[in-house]
Amino acid sequence: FEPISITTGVASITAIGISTLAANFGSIKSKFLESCDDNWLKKDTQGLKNDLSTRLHGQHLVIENVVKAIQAHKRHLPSKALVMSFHGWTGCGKNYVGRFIAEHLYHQGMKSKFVHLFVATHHFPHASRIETYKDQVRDWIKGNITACPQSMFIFDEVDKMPPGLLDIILPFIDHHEEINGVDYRHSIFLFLSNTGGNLINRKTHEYWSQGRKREEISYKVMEEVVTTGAFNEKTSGLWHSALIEKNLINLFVPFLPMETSHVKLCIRDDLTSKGHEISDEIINKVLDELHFIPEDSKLYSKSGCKRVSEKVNMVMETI
Ligand SMILES: Nc1ncnc2c1ncn2[C@@H]1O[C@H](COP(=O)(O)OP(=O)(O)OP(=O)(O)O)[C@@H](O)[C@H]1O
Repeated sequence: FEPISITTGVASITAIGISTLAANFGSIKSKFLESCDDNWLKKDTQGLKNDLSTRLHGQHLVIENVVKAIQAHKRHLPSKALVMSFHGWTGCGKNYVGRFIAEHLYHQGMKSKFVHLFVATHHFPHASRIETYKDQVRDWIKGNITACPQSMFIFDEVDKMPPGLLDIILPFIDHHEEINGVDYRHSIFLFLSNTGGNLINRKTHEYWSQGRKREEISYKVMEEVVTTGAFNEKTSGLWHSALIEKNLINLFVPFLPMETSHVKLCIRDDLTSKGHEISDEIINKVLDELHFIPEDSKLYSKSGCKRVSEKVNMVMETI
């Protein structure tokens, strides 16, 4: 008996030892190597709200709606993937907001291996290769969501994508519990484009001309403006897209053009982040470097806040 029991004892102690070791190794590995678990994923929607409220200027519709959509998606068992389409002129904050979302949902932010950025002119430059791109995008999405259901995909410059390419993601964002054993409902898709930007600007300017505050512009009014543009502008990337027809985009997010007062705030932020002093003289010098339109009122910055950082550097060089 004895030798057997000793052997069994040793074997079970060894087995326990190995499984404990494996568990410890697993948890140590998960602490140091990014994994799809609570060590690396977060749901900091309050932090997102705070950051957007203090650091995103002039975009009341974005702050209200984006945070709500993410909260709802994260709080309940979602019925489908969250799909948000960001629209607006250059430099109004579309990528900036994408970055904040990443920072508050992933400890590694944009560097997370669960956050995937596709830039149309870089990843999909040739319209003639659309069939290859479709296969690649399908495989990327499938592979990445299989590895981590909470993956986020950002498609930038959607208006420069070959028309029809985005429709490939249709089955992944529809109301399916799973497809071939993979649950796509926890993922997030962001589409970024300038589509509808001119229409958004025109509507914003209309309010200004009537002496109304831009904060009075309701989401309902702008949603209609944006969906009309997205569906009808031939170069929208979403032109007559099944994603719109089938109502698979949860939220259209309008980014309004940036006024001088908003650009001033961007200049202040940039000076602060670089440790420079802030003075009206410096702010005005930077403003002088930027272009404002339309010709008569000079209300809106032509490049939003996009060139602020570069212009601050130039002005600080000359001081
Ligand atoms: N609304 C804003 N509030 C504060 N800063 C902003 C805002 N919009 C833009 N910025 C600043 O300008 C930079 C460039 O903006 P961003 O890349 O988000 O523009 P975009 O809307 O994505 O433009 P594009 O259509 O050209 O890609 C940001 O990194 C940020 O520093």
